[in-house]
Parts: sequence; structure tokens; C-alpha cells
Amino acid sequence: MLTVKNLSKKFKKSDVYAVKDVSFELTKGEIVGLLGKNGAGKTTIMKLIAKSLIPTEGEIVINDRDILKGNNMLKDVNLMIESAFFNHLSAYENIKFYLTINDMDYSEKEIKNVLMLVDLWEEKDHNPSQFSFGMKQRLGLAMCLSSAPKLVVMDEPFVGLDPNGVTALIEKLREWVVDRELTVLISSHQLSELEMICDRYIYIDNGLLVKEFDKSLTSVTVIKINDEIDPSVIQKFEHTEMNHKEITTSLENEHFNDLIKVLSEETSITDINKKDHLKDLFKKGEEV
Ligand SMILES: Nc1ncnc2c1ncn2[C@@H]1O[C@H](COP(=O)(O)OP(=O)(O)OP(=O)(O)O)[C@@H](O)[C@H]1O
Repeated sequence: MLTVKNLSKKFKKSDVYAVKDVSFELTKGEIVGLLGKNGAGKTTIMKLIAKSLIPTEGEIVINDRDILKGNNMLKDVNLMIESAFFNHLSAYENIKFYLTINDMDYSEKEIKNVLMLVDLWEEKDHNPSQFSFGMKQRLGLAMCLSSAPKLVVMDEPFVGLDPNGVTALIEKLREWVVDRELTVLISSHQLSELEMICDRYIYIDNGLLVKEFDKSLTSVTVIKINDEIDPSVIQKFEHTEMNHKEITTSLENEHFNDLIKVLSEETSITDINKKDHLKDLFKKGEEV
């Protein structure tokens, strides 16, 4: 669906690359989290995909077409970054007008559906100027999804949403996205929210892609052992890695028990601890 190849961006008057030689792929229907500290390069990558910035080097291919080599390449893509509204129009009219000026087909039912999704149907006749920051975020999300994009790029969509509301919204959003087989790239510093929706993650640091990892690796158990053991003992277990006397695994239930049994036969276990990889990344600023 989306291929990013050796993408780099250096802003004018800047000596350093905001994004440097980044390559990754998103397959149809995947929901991928773009992670990184402030200034890592996430928004720049998203704006490059949305063609609101032009890369210094590299290629972006959406559905086998290079987005830089042609017009109207982004009709199946929508972006939720810094949404802007027409304050003299109601929430409902805003979406309708947005779809009209972008020459997109729509049905009144679909507009209702997106407003229901973000819990703004009751407020459909109010102007966004009367909305709180969180409500504007919700309207931005509704607007982004209203054009029925195949690829959705969302920068910090959950900022300003209250903790209870955000959980319900993410559950509904995931269902919406999965039902329609949308491909989603989403950045957020709200890691627990991101974990509720993403299948996979891409970690950016200083403009470089440091690591890509699957959801299964985000909640792991770290097992400490007394003596280093032969790596072949570990190799037969999926999603399990050994680093000296520390074994990290995302195995659960009987598979986890099998691992413990095998380890106990080789050496003694000194500690077992559940660890949250996503939070760890930010705390330590380390590689996954
Ligand atoms: N228009 C610009 N001109 C010059 N430098 C820029 C511009 N936009 C971004 N940068 C720089 O590019 C780097 C990456 O910025 P970017 O906004 O992509 O980071 P980010 O990962 O989205 O950060 P945050 O989590 O804070 O939103 C930063 O060093 C930033 O200062």
C-alpha cells in the first residue's frame, strides 16, 4: 500500500537532516504507530507522505505509484494534522463543505456515521468556534475519515481527549478502520492509547529509523538467569531473545511455561519481570 524508500528531508537554512534515509512499508489494512521523541522527525515524515513537503531525497510510493511523479496521487490518502475549520459553518456543514470543495462523493449517511463515530452527532449543528479543543480534535478526525481514504495519516489524534472518552473512541476507531481495511500511520506520545490500536510500530530517533517492531513485542517478560546458556536453547522459541543473562520474551501461557521449564533445566532463574517496551523506549531513550 505504502512504500517509503530512502526518504530524506533537509529544511532550507538547516544544517541537519530532519529525516535521513528512512525506508519502511505499510501493507493494506495495517495500523502502524510512528514513535519518537520531540523533534525526532515524525511530523516531517507524515507531511512528506501527504505531499505537503517535498523530500530532499527518496521516494514515496502509494499503490505502486510514485506520489511525486504525477497529479491527483493522493485521492485515496487523508491526513489529520492541524485540522482547520470554517467557523461560520456548523460541524455537519464543515464536513459537507470540505467534501464538496475537494470534489469527493459523499452520502449524508456517511457524514452521520463519522460524526457518530467521534461522538459529535448531538453537536452537529454547532459551530466549531464553540467547541473545546478535544471536540475540535474529534471533528478533525471525522473530517479526515469522511473522505473515505484508503490510507490515513494521523499526527497526535488523541491530544486533548479525556481519558474515558478516548478509550471508547479508540475502540470505535479501530473497528471502523478494520471494517474498511484502511491502512493507518499514526503518531502519538500517548503510548497506552497507541497500544490499543496499533498492530506494529516504527521508532524514529534523530531523523533515523531505529527499529520496527511488532505489537507482540511491546509487552514482554524479562527473565534473568544465573549463567549464560547455549543460544540454540532459545532459538526454538518464537518472539524470544537472549542478551547475556537476560531473556526477553512475549510468549504467554503454555509456551511461556515451556520456556521456563527449558531454562530451569539449563540454569537457575533469578528474576522474572513484566516490562512495557513502549514506555521503556521513551524512558531510557534506547534502542528496542
Ligand atoms: N519548517 C521547518 N524548518 C526547519 N526545521 C524544521 C521545520 N519543521 C521541522 N523542523 C525540524 O525538523 C526536526 C523534526 O521535526 P518534526 O516536527 O518532524 O518532529 P516530531 O517527531 O514530529 O516532533 P514532535 O513529537 O515534537 O511533534 C526538528 O529538529 C525540527 O526542528
